[in-house]
Amino acid sequence: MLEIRNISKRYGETIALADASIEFRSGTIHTILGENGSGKSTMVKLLSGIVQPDSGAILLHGKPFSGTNPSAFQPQGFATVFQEVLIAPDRSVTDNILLGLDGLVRRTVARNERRDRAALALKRFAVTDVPLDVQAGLLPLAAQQLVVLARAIVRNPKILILDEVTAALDFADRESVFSLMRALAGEGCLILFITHRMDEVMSLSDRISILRGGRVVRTEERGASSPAELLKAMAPRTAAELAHG
Ligand SMILES: Nc1ncnc2c1ncn2[C@@H]1O[C@H](COP(=O)(O)OP(=O)(O)OP(=O)(O)O)[C@@H](O)[C@H]1O
Repeated sequence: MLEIRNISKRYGETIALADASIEFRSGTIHTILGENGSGKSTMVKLLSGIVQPDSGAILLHGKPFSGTNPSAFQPQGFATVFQEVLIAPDRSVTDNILLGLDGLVRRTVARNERRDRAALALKRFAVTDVPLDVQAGLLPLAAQQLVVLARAIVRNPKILILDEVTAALDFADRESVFSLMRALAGEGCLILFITHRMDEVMSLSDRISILRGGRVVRTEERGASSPAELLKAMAPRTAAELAHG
């Protein structure tokens, strides 16, 4: 359903993505695995309309898609949760969850209905109780991350991009987010999951792409390689050091 084809992106002298190609399938959890600086966040930003490629194409349902800003991607069913927790600190939790959906100033949906929609989105995965009427900036970071996740879920995304989102969460919420990911994939959603953690990769992924130095070194089904083989493909030097004690 979604494909990046021969995408390259430079920042000055730095090559962030080099001729990267991946086919993503609906109804799968597709993990992007790579060391720091391998290009994962650049790929996320590319698929959110925040950065533009220097060359190559994004294809959606087989057709070139040339959105040049986030507002072009959202109507196509893309929702991204970024590594940095992006919250409007002086707005309520409800406002934050519905941010951009119904307009903060000219609210078109009745207050109760807005609260219900926000509560429903949170209820799909949050184990921790998040109060809807408090200013989001007053919440602990983990709860803010749940709010940002709910903002993506409330949009019923067809393509959900999760960039290292579980690191700040406690165990119960993290497990619950994983269950939701599986459920959404079961409903046909494509989930792009960016993580460093091999245990999460092995337990959640349907397919795995490995980025190294901006290049896609391989894309494969989970189970095709052992964790040690994946580590070797992702970070050959680290893998060699581990092997030699
Ligand atoms: N705005 C920018 N200006 C200059 N260089 C950048 C910029 N953004 C990313 N880079 C560089 O591009 C390369 C790829 O970065 P990117 O953030 O995509 O990697 P990453 O795999 O997401 O890393 P991390 O896990 O640390 O977020 C790195 O060398 C990084 O320093």
